[in-house]
Amino acid sequence: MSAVRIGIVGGTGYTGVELLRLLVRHPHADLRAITSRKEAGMQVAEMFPSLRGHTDLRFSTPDEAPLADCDVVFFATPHGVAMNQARTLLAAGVRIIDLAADFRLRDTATFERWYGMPHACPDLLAEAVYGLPEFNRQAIRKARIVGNPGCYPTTVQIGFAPLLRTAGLVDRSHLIANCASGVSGAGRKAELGYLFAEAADNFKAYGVKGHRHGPEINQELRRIAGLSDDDAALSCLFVPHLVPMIRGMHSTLYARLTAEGQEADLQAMYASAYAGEPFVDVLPAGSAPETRSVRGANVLRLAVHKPTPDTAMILVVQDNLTKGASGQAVQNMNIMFGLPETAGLDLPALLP
Ligand SMILES: NC(=O)C1=CN([C@@H]2O[C@H](COP(=O)(O)OP(=O)(O)OC[C@H]3O[C@@H](n4cnc5c(N)ncnc54)[C@H](OP(=O)(O)O)[C@@H]3O)[C@@H](O)[C@H]2O)C=CC1
Ligand SMILES: CC(=O)N[C@@H](CCC(=O)OP(=O)(O)O)C(=O)O
Repeated sequence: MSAVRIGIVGGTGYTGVELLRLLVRHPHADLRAITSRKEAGMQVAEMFPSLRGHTDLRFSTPDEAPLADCDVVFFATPHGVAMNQARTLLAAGVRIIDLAADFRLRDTATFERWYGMPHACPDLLAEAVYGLPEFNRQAIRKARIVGNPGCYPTTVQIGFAPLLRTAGLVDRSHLIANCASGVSGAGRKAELGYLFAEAADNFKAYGVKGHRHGPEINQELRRIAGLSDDDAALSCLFVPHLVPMIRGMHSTLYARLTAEGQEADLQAMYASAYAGEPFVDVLPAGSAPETRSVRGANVLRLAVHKPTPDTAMILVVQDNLTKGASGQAVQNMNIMFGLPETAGLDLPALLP
Protein backbone atom coordinates (compact mmCIF):
# COMPACT_ATOMS: atom_id res chain seq x y z
CA MET A 1 0.00 0.00 0.00
CA SER A 2 1.69 3.26 -1.07
CA ALA A 3 1.62 6.18 1.35
CA VAL A 4 -0.90 8.99 0.86
CA ARG A 5 0.85 12.24 -0.17
CA ILE A 6 -0.52 14.97 2.06
CA GLY A 7 -0.60 18.77 2.10
CA ILE A 8 -1.90 20.96 4.91
CA VAL A 9 -2.96 24.55 4.31
CA GLY A 10 -2.94 26.43 7.62
CA GLY A 11 -0.34 24.51 9.60
CA THR A 12 0.17 26.97 12.44
CA GLY A 13 -3.32 26.91 13.90
CA TYR A 14 -4.68 24.55 16.54
CA THR A 15 -6.32 22.15 14.11
CA GLY A 16 -3.20 22.32 11.90
CA VAL A 17 -0.85 21.27 14.69
CA GLU A 18 -3.33 18.57 15.75
CA LEU A 19 -3.29 17.21 12.18
CA LEU A 20 0.50 17.18 12.36
CA ARG A 21 0.52 15.36 15.70
CA LEU A 22 -1.66 12.60 14.24
CA LEU A 23 -0.08 12.42 10.79
CA VAL A 24 3.59 12.24 11.79
CA ARG A 25 2.80 8.87 13.45
CA HIS A 26 0.36 7.66 10.79
CA PRO A 27 1.63 4.47 9.12
CA HIS A 28 0.39 5.44 5.63
CA ALA A 29 0.96 9.21 5.58
CA ASP A 30 3.63 11.03 3.60
CA LEU A 31 3.53 14.70 4.64
CA ARG A 32 4.72 16.71 1.65
CA ALA A 33 3.65 20.30 2.23
CA ILE A 34 2.50 22.56 5.01
CA THR A 35 1.64 26.21 4.67
CA SER A 36 1.72 29.37 6.68
CA ARG A 37 1.81 32.84 5.20
CA LYS A 38 3.28 34.39 8.35
CA GLU A 39 5.84 31.69 9.19
CA ALA A 40 6.95 30.65 5.69
CA GLY A 41 10.54 29.36 5.79
CA MET A 42 10.45 28.35 9.46
CA GLN A 43 10.98 24.73 10.49
CA VAL A 44 7.74 23.19 11.75
CA ALA A 45 9.61 21.74 14.75
CA GLU A 46 10.97 25.18 15.62
CA MET A 47 7.45 26.57 15.81
CA PHE A 48 6.14 23.46 17.61
CA PRO A 49 8.85 21.85 19.79
CA SER A 50 6.32 19.08 20.51
CA LEU A 51 7.17 17.85 16.98
CA ARG A 52 10.98 17.91 17.29
CA GLY A 53 12.35 14.63 16.01
CA HIS A 54 9.13 13.87 14.11
CA THR A 55 9.36 16.08 11.01
CA ASP A 56 11.91 18.03 8.98
CA LEU A 57 9.26 20.00 7.07
CA ARG A 58 9.32 23.76 6.81
CA PHE A 59 6.32 26.01 6.35
CA SER A 60 5.85 27.37 2.81
CA THR A 61 3.50 30.00 1.51
CA PRO A 62 0.35 28.52 -0.05
CA ASP A 63 1.63 29.63 -3.49
CA GLU A 64 4.99 27.91 -3.12
CA ALA A 65 3.82 24.70 -1.42
CA PRO A 66 3.66 21.68 -3.78
CA LEU A 67 -0.04 21.16 -3.10
CA ALA A 68 -0.82 19.99 -6.64
CA ASP A 69 1.58 17.04 -6.16
CA CYS A 70 -0.43 15.72 -3.21
CA ASP A 71 -3.17 13.09 -3.15
CA VAL A 72 -5.12 15.06 -0.55
CA VAL A 73 -4.98 18.56 0.90
CA PHE A 74 -6.41 19.41 4.32
CA PHE A 75 -7.58 22.99 4.79
CA ALA A 76 -7.13 23.91 8.46
CA THR A 77 -7.95 27.51 7.62
CA PRO A 78 -10.69 30.04 8.35
CA HIS A 79 -13.98 29.79 6.46
CA GLY A 80 -13.71 30.97 2.84
CA VAL A 81 -10.17 29.77 2.04
CA ALA A 82 -10.77 26.24 0.69
CA MET A 83 -13.57 27.24 -1.65
CA ASN A 84 -11.22 29.62 -3.47
CA GLN A 85 -8.60 26.94 -4.12
CA ALA A 86 -10.85 23.94 -4.66
CA ARG A 87 -11.21 24.14 -8.42
CA THR A 88 -7.47 24.33 -9.12
CA LEU A 89 -6.68 21.42 -6.82
CA LEU A 90 -9.49 19.23 -8.15
CA ALA A 91 -8.27 19.90 -11.69
CA ALA A 92 -4.85 18.59 -10.63
CA GLY A 93 -6.49 15.42 -9.30
CA VAL A 94 -6.11 16.38 -5.63
CA ARG A 95 -8.86 15.50 -3.15
CA ILE A 96 -9.85 18.02 -0.47
CA ILE A 97 -10.82 17.81 3.18
CA ASP A 98 -11.94 21.20 4.49
CA LEU A 99 -12.02 21.61 8.28
CA ALA A 100 -13.89 24.90 7.88
CA ALA A 101 -17.50 25.29 6.77
CA ASP A 102 -17.15 25.98 3.03
CA PHE A 103 -18.55 22.57 2.07
CA ARG A 104 -20.86 21.72 4.99
CA LEU A 105 -24.07 23.55 4.14
CA ARG A 106 -25.86 22.41 1.02
CA ASP A 107 -27.84 25.62 0.53
CA THR A 108 -25.75 28.51 -0.83
CA ALA A 109 -28.05 31.21 0.59
CA THR A 110 -27.80 29.69 4.08
CA PHE A 111 -24.00 29.62 3.79
CA GLU A 112 -23.91 33.24 2.66
CA ARG A 113 -26.24 34.39 5.45
CA TRP A 114 -24.30 32.71 8.27
CA TYR A 115 -20.76 33.18 7.00
CA GLY A 116 -21.21 36.67 5.55
CA MET A 117 -19.48 35.99 2.23
CA PRO A 118 -20.53 34.87 -1.23
CA HIS A 119 -19.79 31.21 -1.99
CA ALA A 120 -16.99 30.93 -4.55
CA CYS A 121 -18.12 27.62 -6.09
CA PRO A 122 -21.78 26.83 -5.39
CA ASP A 123 -21.71 24.20 -8.16
CA LEU A 124 -19.20 22.15 -6.14
CA LEU A 125 -21.50 22.11 -3.10
CA ALA A 126 -23.65 19.53 -4.87
CA GLU A 127 -20.84 16.99 -5.03
CA ALA A 128 -19.26 17.76 -1.63
CA VAL A 129 -19.82 15.10 1.02
CA TYR A 130 -20.54 15.91 4.66
CA GLY A 131 -17.73 14.14 6.48
CA LEU A 132 -19.36 12.44 9.43
CA PRO A 133 -18.09 8.87 8.87
CA GLU A 134 -20.57 7.21 11.23
CA PHE A 135 -23.45 8.23 8.91
CA ASN A 136 -21.79 8.84 5.54
CA ARG A 137 -19.06 6.27 5.06
CA GLN A 138 -20.09 5.09 1.58
CA ALA A 139 -20.19 8.58 0.08
CA ILE A 140 -16.91 9.61 1.78
CA ARG A 141 -15.07 6.70 0.11
CA LYS A 142 -15.55 8.21 -3.34
CA ALA A 143 -15.68 11.92 -2.47
CA ARG A 144 -13.39 14.46 -4.10
CA ILE A 145 -14.43 17.09 -1.54
CA VAL A 146 -15.23 16.39 2.10
CA GLY A 147 -16.70 19.09 4.35
CA ASN A 148 -15.45 18.06 7.79
CA PRO A 149 -18.22 18.69 10.35
CA GLY A 150 -18.19 21.44 12.96
CA CYS A 151 -17.15 20.33 16.43
CA TYR A 152 -20.50 21.00 18.14
CA PRO A 153 -22.54 19.42 15.32
CA THR A 154 -20.54 16.18 15.63
CA THR A 155 -21.61 15.71 19.26
CA VAL A 156 -25.22 16.70 18.56
CA GLN A 157 -25.67 14.39 15.57
CA ILE A 158 -24.04 11.32 17.08
CA GLY A 159 -25.90 12.01 20.33
CA PHE A 160 -29.37 12.39 18.83
CA ALA A 161 -29.24 10.04 15.82
CA PRO A 162 -30.57 6.81 17.39
CA LEU A 163 -33.62 8.73 18.69
CA LEU A 164 -34.33 10.23 15.26
CA ARG A 165 -33.74 7.31 12.90
CA THR A 166 -37.03 5.67 13.92
CA ALA A 167 -40.00 8.01 13.50
CA GLY A 168 -42.31 8.48 16.49
CA LEU A 169 -39.90 8.03 19.42
CA VAL A 170 -39.42 11.71 20.28
CA ASP A 171 -40.98 15.10 19.61
CA ARG A 172 -38.65 16.11 16.76
CA SER A 173 -39.89 19.70 16.81
CA HIS A 174 -38.34 20.50 20.18
CA LEU A 175 -34.85 19.08 20.57
CA ILE A 176 -32.41 20.92 22.85
CA ALA A 177 -28.60 20.89 22.70
CA ASN A 178 -26.70 22.63 25.52
CA CYS A 179 -23.05 22.46 24.61
CA ALA A 180 -19.79 23.69 26.14
CA SER A 181 -16.39 23.99 24.46
CA GLY A 182 -12.85 24.52 25.64
CA VAL A 183 -11.12 27.70 24.52
CA SER A 184 -9.01 26.06 21.76
CA GLY A 185 -12.30 25.78 19.86
CA ALA A 186 -11.93 29.45 19.01
CA GLY A 187 -8.59 28.92 17.25
CA ARG A 188 -5.17 30.41 17.83
CA LYS A 189 -5.98 34.03 17.33
CA ALA A 190 -5.67 36.94 19.73
CA GLU A 191 -9.13 38.11 20.72
CA LEU A 192 -10.21 39.77 23.92
CA GLY A 193 -12.71 37.12 25.03
CA TYR A 194 -10.08 34.37 24.89
CA LEU A 195 -7.37 36.05 26.95
CA PHE A 196 -6.52 34.11 30.12
CA ALA A 197 -7.90 36.82 32.42
CA GLU A 198 -11.17 36.92 30.46
CA ALA A 199 -11.83 33.22 29.87
CA ALA A 200 -10.31 31.58 32.96
CA ASP A 201 -12.43 31.12 36.09
CA ASN A 202 -15.57 31.97 34.13
CA PHE A 203 -18.41 30.15 32.36
CA LYS A 204 -20.82 31.69 29.93
CA ALA A 205 -23.15 31.08 27.04
CA TYR A 206 -22.42 32.82 23.76
CA GLY A 207 -24.05 33.03 20.35
CA VAL A 208 -27.38 33.10 22.16
CA LYS A 209 -29.09 35.00 19.35
CA GLY A 210 -28.02 32.30 16.92
CA HIS A 211 -24.78 30.49 16.10
CA ARG A 212 -23.65 29.31 12.66
CA HIS A 213 -23.64 25.70 13.87
CA GLY A 214 -27.44 25.93 14.32
CA PRO A 215 -28.20 25.59 10.59
CA GLU A 216 -25.57 22.86 10.18
CA ILE A 217 -27.06 20.89 13.08
CA ASN A 218 -30.61 21.21 11.77
CA GLN A 219 -29.65 20.36 8.18
CA GLU A 220 -27.92 17.14 9.23
CA LEU A 221 -30.39 16.05 11.93
CA ARG A 222 -33.13 16.36 9.31
CA ARG A 223 -31.18 14.15 6.95
CA ILE A 224 -30.61 11.58 9.69
CA ALA A 225 -34.37 11.63 10.34
CA GLY A 226 -35.08 11.11 6.63
CA LEU A 227 -36.49 14.64 6.17
CA SER A 228 -35.58 17.34 3.64
CA ASP A 229 -32.88 19.84 4.64
CA ASP A 230 -35.40 22.59 5.51
CA ASP A 231 -38.30 20.56 6.94
CA ALA A 232 -39.39 22.51 10.02
CA ALA A 233 -40.95 19.36 11.49
CA LEU A 234 -37.53 18.88 13.07
CA SER A 235 -36.00 21.72 15.02
CA CYS A 236 -33.10 21.73 17.43
CA LEU A 237 -32.35 24.63 19.76
CA PHE A 238 -28.56 24.92 20.13
CA VAL A 239 -26.80 26.98 22.83
CA PRO A 240 -22.96 27.01 22.97
CA HIS A 241 -20.97 27.87 26.09
CA LEU A 242 -17.31 28.68 26.67
CA VAL A 243 -15.68 26.70 29.47
CA PRO A 244 -12.21 27.51 30.84
CA MET A 245 -10.32 24.44 29.74
CA ILE A 246 -7.97 24.09 26.78
CA ARG A 247 -9.42 21.06 24.96
CA GLY A 248 -12.74 19.34 25.32
CA MET A 249 -16.43 19.60 24.62
CA HIS A 250 -19.44 18.49 26.66
CA SER A 251 -22.93 18.41 25.18
CA THR A 252 -26.13 17.75 27.12
CA LEU A 253 -28.96 16.84 24.74
CA TYR A 254 -32.65 16.66 25.63
CA ALA A 255 -35.62 15.20 23.75
CA ARG A 256 -39.24 14.71 24.84
CA LEU A 257 -40.18 11.02 24.51
CA THR A 258 -43.51 10.05 22.98
CA ALA A 259 -45.60 7.27 24.48
CA GLU A 260 -43.85 4.86 22.11
CA GLY A 261 -40.44 6.29 23.02
CA GLN A 262 -41.16 5.80 26.72
CA GLU A 263 -41.53 2.08 26.09
CA ALA A 264 -38.18 1.78 24.28
CA ASP A 265 -35.00 0.48 25.91
CA LEU A 266 -32.84 3.49 25.07
CA GLN A 267 -29.62 2.02 26.44
CA ALA A 268 -30.00 -1.07 24.23
CA MET A 269 -30.92 1.10 21.23
CA TYR A 270 -27.74 3.18 21.54
CA ALA A 271 -25.53 0.17 22.23
CA SER A 272 -26.82 -1.52 19.12
CA ALA A 273 -26.67 1.64 16.94
CA TYR A 274 -22.97 2.12 17.65
CA ALA A 275 -21.88 -1.48 18.20
CA GLY A 276 -19.54 -1.54 15.18
CA GLU A 277 -18.22 2.00 15.50
CA PRO A 278 -14.55 2.23 16.48
CA PHE A 279 -14.83 5.85 17.66
CA VAL A 280 -18.19 5.99 19.45
CA ASP A 281 -18.28 4.61 22.97
CA VAL A 282 -21.67 4.07 24.60
CA LEU A 283 -21.01 4.06 28.35
CA PRO A 284 -22.83 1.80 30.83
CA ALA A 285 -26.20 3.01 32.10
CA GLY A 286 -25.97 5.70 34.76
CA SER A 287 -22.59 7.10 33.62
CA ALA A 288 -21.56 10.74 33.39
CA PRO A 289 -18.78 11.05 30.80
CA GLU A 290 -15.95 13.51 31.47
CA THR A 291 -13.97 15.46 28.92
CA ARG A 292 -10.63 14.25 30.24
CA SER A 293 -11.58 10.71 29.20
CA VAL A 294 -11.22 11.76 25.54
CA ARG A 295 -8.43 14.34 25.63
CA GLY A 296 -6.31 13.88 22.51
CA ALA A 297 -8.26 10.76 21.45
CA ASN A 298 -10.48 10.45 18.38
CA VAL A 299 -13.31 9.08 20.51
CA LEU A 300 -16.73 10.39 21.36
CA ARG A 301 -18.18 8.93 24.57
CA LEU A 302 -21.84 9.19 25.44
CA ALA A 303 -24.24 8.18 28.19
CA VAL A 304 -27.99 7.68 27.87
CA HIS A 305 -30.32 8.83 30.65
CA LYS A 306 -34.05 9.04 31.26
CA PRO A 307 -34.32 11.57 34.12
CA THR A 308 -38.14 11.67 33.88
CA PRO A 309 -40.46 9.15 32.19
CA ASP A 310 -40.86 11.38 29.13
CA THR A 311 -37.34 12.85 28.83
CA ALA A 312 -34.32 11.39 27.08
CA MET A 313 -31.06 13.05 28.11
CA ILE A 314 -27.85 12.19 26.31
CA LEU A 315 -24.49 13.30 27.69
CA VAL A 316 -21.70 13.48 25.12
CA VAL A 317 -17.99 14.30 25.35
CA GLN A 318 -15.30 14.65 22.72
CA ASP A 319 -12.04 16.50 22.21
CA ASN A 320 -12.98 19.45 19.99
CA LEU A 321 -9.62 19.26 18.22
CA THR A 322 -9.59 15.48 17.67
CA LYS A 323 -12.99 13.84 16.99
CA GLY A 324 -14.33 17.42 16.71
CA ALA A 325 -11.88 18.41 13.95
CA SER A 326 -8.48 16.96 12.99
CA GLY A 327 -8.96 13.36 14.15
CA GLN A 328 -12.24 13.20 12.27
CA ALA A 329 -10.47 14.67 9.22
CA VAL A 330 -7.84 11.89 9.38
CA GLN A 331 -10.65 9.33 9.81
CA ASN A 332 -12.16 10.74 6.60
CA MET A 333 -8.80 10.51 4.81
CA ASN A 334 -8.46 6.86 5.87
CA ILE A 335 -11.88 6.09 4.39
CA MET A 336 -11.19 8.04 1.16
CA PHE A 337 -7.95 6.16 0.51
CA GLY A 338 -9.12 2.67 1.48
CA LEU A 339 -6.94 2.55 4.62
CA PRO A 340 -7.98 0.94 7.90
CA GLU A 341 -10.30 3.54 9.42
CA THR A 342 -8.42 3.52 12.70
CA ALA A 343 -4.94 3.99 11.15
CA GLY A 344 -3.02 6.62 13.08
CA LEU A 345 -5.98 7.16 15.39
CA ASP A 346 -5.76 4.40 17.96
CA LEU A 347 -4.24 6.53 20.72
CA PRO A 348 -5.83 6.44 24.18
CA ALA A 349 -6.73 9.73 25.86
CA LEU A 350 -4.17 11.68 27.87
CA LEU A 351 -4.98 11.49 31.59
CA PRO A 352 -4.74 13.30 33.93
N1 LIG B 1 -10.41 24.85 16.83
C1 LIG B 1 -11.36 23.92 16.77
O1 LIG B 1 -11.68 23.22 17.78
C2 LIG B 1 -12.10 23.66 15.51
C3 LIG B 1 -11.85 24.40 14.36
N2 LIG B 1 -12.54 24.13 13.21
C4 LIG B 1 -12.31 24.91 12.00
O2 LIG B 1 -11.03 24.59 11.47
C5 LIG B 1 -10.48 25.73 10.83
C6 LIG B 1 -9.12 26.02 11.44
O3 LIG B 1 -9.31 26.31 12.82
P1 LIG B 1 -8.13 26.62 13.83
O4 LIG B 1 -7.02 25.68 13.61
O5 LIG B 1 -8.75 26.68 15.16
O6 LIG B 1 -7.72 28.10 13.30
P2 LIG B 1 -6.51 28.98 13.67
O7 LIG B 1 -6.99 30.38 13.67
O8 LIG B 1 -5.88 28.44 14.93
O9 LIG B 1 -5.49 28.77 12.44
C7 LIG B 1 -5.76 29.17 11.15
C8 LIG B 1 -4.62 28.75 10.19
O10 LIG B 1 -4.97 29.13 8.87
C9 LIG B 1 -3.92 29.94 8.28
N3 LIG B 1 -4.61 30.96 7.47
C10 LIG B 1 -5.38 31.98 7.90
N4 LIG B 1 -5.90 32.67 6.85
C11 LIG B 1 -5.44 32.04 5.74
C12 LIG B 1 -5.61 32.29 4.35
N5 LIG B 1 -6.38 33.29 3.90
N6 LIG B 1 -4.99 31.46 3.46
C13 LIG B 1 -4.22 30.44 3.89
N7 LIG B 1 -4.00 30.17 5.21
C14 LIG B 1 -4.61 30.96 6.11
C15 LIG B 1 -3.15 30.49 9.46
O11 LIG B 1 -1.77 30.68 9.16
P3 LIG B 1 -1.21 31.95 8.36
O12 LIG B 1 -2.08 33.11 8.73
O13 LIG B 1 0.22 32.09 8.82
O14 LIG B 1 -1.29 31.58 6.90
C16 LIG B 1 -3.28 29.36 10.50
O15 LIG B 1 -2.27 28.40 10.27
C17 LIG B 1 -11.45 26.89 11.04
O16 LIG B 1 -12.26 27.04 9.90
C18 LIG B 1 -12.26 26.42 12.24
O17 LIG B 1 -13.53 27.00 12.21
C19 LIG B 1 -13.43 23.11 13.16
C20 LIG B 1 -13.71 22.34 14.25
C21 LIG B 1 -13.09 22.58 15.51
C1 LIG C 1 -15.17 28.02 21.61
C2 LIG C 1 -15.46 28.50 20.22
O1 LIG C 1 -15.36 29.69 19.93
N1 LIG C 1 -15.80 27.58 19.32
C3 LIG C 1 -16.08 27.88 17.94
C4 LIG C 1 -16.61 26.67 17.25
C5 LIG C 1 -15.58 25.71 16.85
C6 LIG C 1 -15.29 25.75 15.37
O2 LIG C 1 -14.25 26.21 15.01
O3 LIG C 1 -16.21 25.32 14.51
P1 LIG C 1 -16.28 25.78 12.97
O4 LIG C 1 -15.35 24.93 12.22
O5 LIG C 1 -17.64 25.63 12.49
O6 LIG C 1 -15.86 27.22 12.94
C7 LIG C 1 -17.17 28.94 17.80
O7 LIG C 1 -18.15 28.90 18.51
O8 LIG C 1 -17.05 29.72 16.86
